[in-house]
Amino acid sequence: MQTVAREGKLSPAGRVAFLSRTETIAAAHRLNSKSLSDAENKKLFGKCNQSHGHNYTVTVTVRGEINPISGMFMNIYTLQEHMQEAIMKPLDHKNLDQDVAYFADVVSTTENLAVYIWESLQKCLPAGRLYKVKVYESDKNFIVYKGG
Ligand SMILES: Nc1nc2c(c(=O)[nH]1)N=C([C@H](O)[C@H](O)COP(=O)(O)OP(=O)(O)OP(=O)(O)O)CN2
Ligand SMILES: [Zn+2]
Repeated sequence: MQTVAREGKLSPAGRVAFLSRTETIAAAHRLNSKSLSDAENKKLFGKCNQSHGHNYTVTVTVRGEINPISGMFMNIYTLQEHMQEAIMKPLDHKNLDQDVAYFADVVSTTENLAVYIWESLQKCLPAGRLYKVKVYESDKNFIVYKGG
C-alpha cells in the first residue's frame, strides 16, 4: 500500500463503496405477543406460536469512502469482529425469547431480529457507516432493515 502511495497511484477521493459480510446463526424462538391472549396468539401466528428453530443468515452491509492510501474504508476483519460481538455472541445457539433480554417483551419476528442487529451494530460502528441488515429466516423468507 505504501508503494502504491509513493508511486502516486492513489484512488480518487470521494468514491463510496459498500462492504457486506454474511454470518449464520442457529436460534430457537416462538412468535408470541404478550399483548394478545393465548387464543389470539395461536390464531395470529399459527404453527410459529410453538417453539421451533431457524438457521438465520445475516448479511450486514456497511458503506464508506474508499481511503486512497489503504484502498478500503474498513478492513473486513473489523466488520467480522463487530458481527461477532453484536450478532454471534448474543444470538447464536440461543433461545431468542428466553436468553436475549431484548426479546422478553418484543416479539421475535425476523423484522425485530433485524432491528436488534441494526441497533447492536450501531453502538460499535461510526455514525453513518451501517447501511443495511438483511436477515434470511429460511431459504424463502428474508427481511431487509435500513434503520428508521
Ligand atoms: N412477517 C413475518 N411473518 C412470519 C415470521 C416473521 O418473522 N415475520 N415468522 C414466521 C415463523 O417464524 C415461521 O417459522 C416461518 O418459517 P417457515 O414456515 O418454516 O417458513 P417457510 O416459508 O420457509 O416454510 P414453508 O414450509 O414454505 O411454510 C411466520 N411468519
Ligand atoms: Zn420462526
